[in-house]
Amino acid sequence: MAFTSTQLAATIDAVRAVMPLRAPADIEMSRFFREHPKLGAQDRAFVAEAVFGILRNKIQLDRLSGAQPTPRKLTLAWLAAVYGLNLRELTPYITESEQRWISEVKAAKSASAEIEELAELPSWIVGMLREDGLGDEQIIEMGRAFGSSGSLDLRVNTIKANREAVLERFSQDGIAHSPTPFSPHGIRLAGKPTINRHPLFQEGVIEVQDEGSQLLGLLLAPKRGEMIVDFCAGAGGKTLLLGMLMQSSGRLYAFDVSEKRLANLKPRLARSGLSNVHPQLISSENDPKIKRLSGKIDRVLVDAPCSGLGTLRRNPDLKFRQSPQSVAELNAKQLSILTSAARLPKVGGRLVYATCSILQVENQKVIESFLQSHPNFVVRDAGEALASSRVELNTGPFLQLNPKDHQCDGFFAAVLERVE
Ligand SMILES: C[S@@+](CC[C@H](N)C(=O)[O-])C[C@H]1O[C@@H](n2cnc3c(N)ncnc32)[C@H](O)[C@@H]1O
Repeated sequence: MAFTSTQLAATIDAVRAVMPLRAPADIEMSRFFREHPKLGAQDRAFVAEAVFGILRNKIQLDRLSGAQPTPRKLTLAWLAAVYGLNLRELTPYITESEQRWISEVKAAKSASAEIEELAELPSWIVGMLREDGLGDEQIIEMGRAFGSSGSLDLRVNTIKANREAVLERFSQDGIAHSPTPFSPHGIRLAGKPTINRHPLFQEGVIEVQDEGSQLLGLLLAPKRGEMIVDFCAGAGGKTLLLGMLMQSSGRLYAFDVSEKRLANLKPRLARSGLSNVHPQLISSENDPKIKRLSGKIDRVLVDAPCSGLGTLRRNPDLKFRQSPQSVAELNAKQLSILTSAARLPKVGGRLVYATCSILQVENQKVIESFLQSHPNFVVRDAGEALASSRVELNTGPFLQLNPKDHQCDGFFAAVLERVE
């Protein structure tokens, strides 16, 4: 647990840069590291762990830091109350008054019984989860599961290799791993090696993809030769899986309104070896290009823009950057995108609506509103849909994943079928 004055100073600077939360924490951290090129690999790892640790425990650390939680106070409180340094280890780096304060922090560490602090979730999220029917114990357990850093999951690109061969190679390379419990294409790494330097990554044999995200692709279950639309493709995490499941045949449109995200898909696509993917920039969910495909598509995935609260393990800043207002705005967008995408499937075609949110208002409630105005769609059982993709996981009519029960990010998905 030894740490250095360089690490302490760099962490305080990084907290100062990130904490206004004007931009996503991972983007602010990348910028910080670019601006501090002299920090070595160990220092960077320490600073990243500290900043994300502070974000994960910020409600408790704000209380412990008092009325003015400065970057220095937040960092010292994290080191003492969460990272577990004792006063003797901290003494060389802090003033006498800080030594007295650290003793108070240690004593006050477990003084709160507020659910917001126990779950490390702001009160508006606690309120929404209560409205969704969760009891306080469940909210605390869920909040704690979101407080871990999460594993690094990979997907094997079966166009290029099979999972057994990759598992074997990782054993030879001394990379600790296990097959993911549900996805037949996934590998979970025990640590966080810089996998993007591994030859298998550079050759497109593996991609980084959370197991939950893999399951959403398996729920859509695209077949060889079909016409598929990934309506909100972004940088293509799910597009690449869908293209692989189609064995690079048929036609897979990757729509998105963000030119930048679609540009980020290009190098991944090149690595993947897929030749069936057609990225298409759209101006909005009502772009005229979409109309031309009306009623012609076998399967459509709507991986809707959402609060992202299911990814709090990796993006703990989201609980402070989202708000009831932003969720309400997203909500209107989600229904509008789903309504537009619903023009695409053929009769008998499948439409999967998915989010990485844990809030019913972004999930079940969107489906309820959609079905009220679309009697030509019915909900199909997600467990049965997964079983046909040879995945044994039944979470009820909808797929609902969370880190506590499934050790992956939080996801929701509904399988809809156009029946007339
Ligand atoms: C959850 S992310 C998609 C992640 C992506 N499917 C993946 O697996 O990596 C949602 C995406 O929706 C896109 N988006 C936002 N508004 C949209 C709209 N009106 N039509 C289509 N895509 C939209 C965003 O640019 C963003 O890339």
